[in-house]
Amino acid sequence: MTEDGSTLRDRKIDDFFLFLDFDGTLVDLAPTPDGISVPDDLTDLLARLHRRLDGRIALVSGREVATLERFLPDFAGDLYGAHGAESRQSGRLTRHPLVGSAVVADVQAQARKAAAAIEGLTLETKDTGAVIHYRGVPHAEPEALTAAVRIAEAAEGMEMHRSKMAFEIRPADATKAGAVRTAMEGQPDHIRPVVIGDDVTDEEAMEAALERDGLCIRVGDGDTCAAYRLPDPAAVRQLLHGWVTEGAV
Ligand SMILES: O=P(O)(O)OC[C@H]1O[C@H](O[C@H]2O[C@H](CO)[C@@H](O)[C@H](O)[C@H]2O)[C@H](O)[C@@H](O)[C@@H]1O
Repeated sequence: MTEDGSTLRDRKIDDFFLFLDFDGTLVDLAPTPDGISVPDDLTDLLARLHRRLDGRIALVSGREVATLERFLPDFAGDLYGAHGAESRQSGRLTRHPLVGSAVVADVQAQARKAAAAIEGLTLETKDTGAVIHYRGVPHAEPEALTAAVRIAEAAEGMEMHRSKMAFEIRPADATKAGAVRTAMEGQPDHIRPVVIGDDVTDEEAMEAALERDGLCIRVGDGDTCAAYRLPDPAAVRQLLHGWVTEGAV
């Protein structure tokens, strides 16, 4: 139930600015970063929401903007990638100053070495850093953590962050909270940020949304500042479908 006693499904979405996480929120988690499958009807659902909300819909993800564009090439809203270290606003790409730096190159080289040293770890590089995934070898979590902390400590301006069965080394000042605040700048007071996400990095976005009377929904388990919870991405898509169908004119 929502604060006014209605269900989430019954909310009127006219004053929403929707901020949607990608992995674990719109699409199911998979064994590897490239192993996800994007539901056939997701593109259409997001396009309908984009029209319905006059463009007030953004993806706020740990994925790079280019990766989001690969998975959802027709998405017309703004994209905040690499946990806020990149953005595509009104088609204009902005990237963190550390992109292309020796610091990032060194992080990638060190992470590559660390991942190669432990069988079953998966390395994902981004132009903003690197991710060491241990989903395939959960017992290797402590060694992967030690390596990720060591790499981050040696990299000026970078930090280690935990995500689901992965450790990411990325720019310290990039956050999803920053992405939400940037997107909400200049929006009229009655526009309400709505954040839906499944991971710790989404909690930062939710806290930023709550500064503006936001509505937050946590997907799956885990501690949260969100007032509402949905079990999985299928339930998120069902909610979004209900919202856009109810609002259709
Ligand atoms: O902010 P998100 O859109 O949720 O992205 C967070 C990270 O998602 C990806 O990793 C996660 O999903 C993988 C595919 O399902 C899974 O194999 C992995 O265990 C998860 O951590 C992505 O690979 C990362 O780059 C994102 O930061």
